[in-house]
Amino acid sequence: MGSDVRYDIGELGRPGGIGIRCQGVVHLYRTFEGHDVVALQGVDLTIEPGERVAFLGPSGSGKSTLLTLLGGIQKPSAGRIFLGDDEISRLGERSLAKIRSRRVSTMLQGSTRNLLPYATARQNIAFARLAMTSAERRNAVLDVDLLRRVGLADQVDQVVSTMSGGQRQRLALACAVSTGPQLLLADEPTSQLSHEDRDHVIELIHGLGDDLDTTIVVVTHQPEVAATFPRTVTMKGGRVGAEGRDGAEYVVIGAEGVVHLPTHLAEQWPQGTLVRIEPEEMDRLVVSRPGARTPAVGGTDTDTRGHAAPQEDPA
Ligand SMILES: Nc1ncnc2c1ncn2[C@@H]1O[C@H](COP(=O)(O)OP(=O)(O)OP(=O)(O)O)[C@@H](O)[C@H]1O
Repeated sequence: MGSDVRYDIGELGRPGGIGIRCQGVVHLYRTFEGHDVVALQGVDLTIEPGERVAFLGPSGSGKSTLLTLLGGIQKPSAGRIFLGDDEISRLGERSLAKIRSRRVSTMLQGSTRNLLPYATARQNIAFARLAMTSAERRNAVLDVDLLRRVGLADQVDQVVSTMSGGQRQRLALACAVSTGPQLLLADEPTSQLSHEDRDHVIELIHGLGDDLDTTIVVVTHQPEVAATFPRTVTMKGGRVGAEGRDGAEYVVIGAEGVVHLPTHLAEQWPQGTLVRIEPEEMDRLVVSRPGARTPAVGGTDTDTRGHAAPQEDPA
């Protein structure tokens, strides 16, 4: 599908993206056995209006949990979350429902969780737009035009349960943007799709984001998907561990100075390793194991970014 077709959601126009600010966000789940699972343990993160970010990280690192908190689906156990000027972590259910139905769209993992399986494509869009006023609905882009935009012109009256995985995911995306959200959140929108469908869905997400200026956050395990985003945020152990911006990778210093080593170094420097951290210059630190040779001042970047300094026998 060519991205030269601009999409305008009628009078809702181009709503523009909304910024996100997380301060010390903590989230606990209480299990059936009565234990607490700490899913997030102090997330500090700012996303600018209109930014596109991919959340990465190992299974269980808290990506999906963070997405549901940003979408107002769950409230954090502690900490603050702002969408624009609204502190959604403080809002009551009624206000959150309003935000969910109008300003933020969340595509949950698995397209069927976002769709009514026994309804048609057109009916699903109508359902997604239920919270809009009748005037807004009248002025919004026609459902058939929206479905054409996502390549489903021939599936307008087709029932979801008879659609392919790629078609369902494109319909879920159409439903998600049908209200002109300022923030689009998508949890693994391309998992279980063929490469062709994956590329199509990602192209559409970026294309619709261009059309609406929407802020976009996507959780993904797929490097090919992450590579299409100008910014990546890697979750580790319930915190933001690293960030990638325009191809450069950065470790993020967390609360109380916590630093996660990049994965390839974490294997060489396992948990419990004793290290010495010495400031070398204003913007450089040397991380070394006891007995490691202290690199000369002005050592390579490699030394200062946490790579193991050469091991030498102190004798
Ligand atoms: N409903 C729940 N009840 C109890 N624990 C939960 C619940 N949902 C998530 N968790 C736990 O919270 C932690 C974070 O889970 P989360 O699903 O946010 O991680 P994730 O990075 O999205 O993982 P994945 O990539 O596997 O989807 C994990 O330890 C998980 O087991």
